[in-house]
Amino acid sequence: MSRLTVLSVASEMFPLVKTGGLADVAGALPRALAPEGVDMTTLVPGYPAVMRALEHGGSVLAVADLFGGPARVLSGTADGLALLVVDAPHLFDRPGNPYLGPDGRDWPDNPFRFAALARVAAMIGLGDLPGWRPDVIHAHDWQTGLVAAYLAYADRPRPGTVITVHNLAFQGQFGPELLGPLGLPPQSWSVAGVEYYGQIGFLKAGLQFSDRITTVSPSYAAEIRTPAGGMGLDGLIRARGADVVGILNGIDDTVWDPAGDPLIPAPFDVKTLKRRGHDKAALQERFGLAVDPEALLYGVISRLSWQKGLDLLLGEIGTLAATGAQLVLLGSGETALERGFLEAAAAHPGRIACRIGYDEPLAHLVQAGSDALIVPSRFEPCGLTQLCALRYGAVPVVARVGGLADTIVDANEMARAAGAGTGIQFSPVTAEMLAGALIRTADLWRDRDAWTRIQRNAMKTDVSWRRPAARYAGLYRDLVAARGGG
Ligand SMILES: Nc1ncnc2c1ncn2[C@@H]1O[C@H](COP(=O)(O)OP(=O)(O)O[C@H]2O[C@H](CO)[C@@H](O)[C@H](O)[C@H]2O)[C@@H](O)[C@H]1O
Repeated sequence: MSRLTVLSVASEMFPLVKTGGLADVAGALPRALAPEGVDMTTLVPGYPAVMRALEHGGSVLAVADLFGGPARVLSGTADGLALLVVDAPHLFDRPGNPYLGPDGRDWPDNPFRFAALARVAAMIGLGDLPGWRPDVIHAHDWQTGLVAAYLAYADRPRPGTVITVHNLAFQGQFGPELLGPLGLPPQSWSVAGVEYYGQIGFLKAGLQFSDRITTVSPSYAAEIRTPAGGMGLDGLIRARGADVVGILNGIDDTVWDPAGDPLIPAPFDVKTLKRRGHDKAALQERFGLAVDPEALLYGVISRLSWQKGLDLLLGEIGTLAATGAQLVLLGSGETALERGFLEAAAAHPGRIACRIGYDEPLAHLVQAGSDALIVPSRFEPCGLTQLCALRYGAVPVVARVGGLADTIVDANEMARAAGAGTGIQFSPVTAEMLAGALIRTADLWRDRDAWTRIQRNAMKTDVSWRRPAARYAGLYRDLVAARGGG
């Protein structure tokens, strides 16, 4: 089988720039796909961090005016990843978060910044890069939604297009007056084009024009077809029928490898689970908790937002404490939640502690040292922290939604009788059901043999990219064949 070339287009990519799970996926896909016969190059904006990391970056295309200034496309590598970089200093040479200015608000020119990324992707797809044209362009989230629209209106042969929805909550909507300035033709102003409730919808455009739509779990793919989960886009998603599929995420099992993790004091595997106790003690010490091997220690690693349901956990801190458990939280986000968890920590010294911030190395210690990881999300397209938790034997306690429903097997009596069960699920996502799950988890913790069996099952779950990568490769090949190229 001949190799396929795919251009992935992403607004963030681990380890270069990361604000969330999208970066992890964009960073892991190229390596995961190589054994599947797919050569993936990733197009990213030339943020300062990307420009610093880029090696052998030579200019392969010049654009005289890319939304207000000159730009170049650089080809090179970073951390072994093949990159194309949009070097457009007037749009991307800004420090800090890729989306937000120093005042914490979206950069006002974000529509142009991400239209520029999409525009360059479309140019590459149309063959403007001498000697290289991808078979497929794979876009991610609203920031790259216009790729397929630019290609559709170009009226020239184009590659197949795929868009992956990592989070339907972020849709990228902007005023209709930007239609011309964004280089979209007048006829695109229609429901069959980029128009979405009187605005230009970047994600809407991606869903409308891409040949295939994927999202990051089968359950989320089903949820977004419904009015309850579709966030206004369910009608369009239903209309796309079988073009919409769910493919679960994996995690990079070389980065998240408890047996060889340099970021934890006592690496362990399923046969040396006892060593985990050292990691637990180190975590308790690091967070200033009582170093107590008998206390059930919960971890949370999360953005603090409505999606993640952590307000529910905050409301049930009393229940958690009453079971004798401890909690460490690593996260940042909404001020009210940050304040709430800091207050909870102050009210329960030695039992509850939090670190407000983003700390990748500390996330490894939380996974290795916690007995259980709580993920009470209201919706969760896939979720990556529970996959890491499975691998590290931190029993996931999760809401039964989206990818959390698909990746965790609830350790109810039937499952345990069958030797299955990798975590605890609760549904519906309410404070009351979360409280019930905390009590059920504490009961299980008292039965240490049962607990260890769940941990072992969890650690044996395949959370690697191998299966998902084969699915993506199959999708690309089917698409190329359907378009008459295979
Ligand atoms: N304070 C902190 N310190 C250190 N690390 C932290 C951290 N807060 C979060 N992280 C890390 O950031 C990543 C978050 O990924 P998730 O998939 O859990 O959620 P996110 O909502 O960002 O992603 C969206 O996209 C992904 C990818 O498709 C979907 O899995 C998900 O459901 C969807 O909401 C994880 O790797 C986690 O460890």
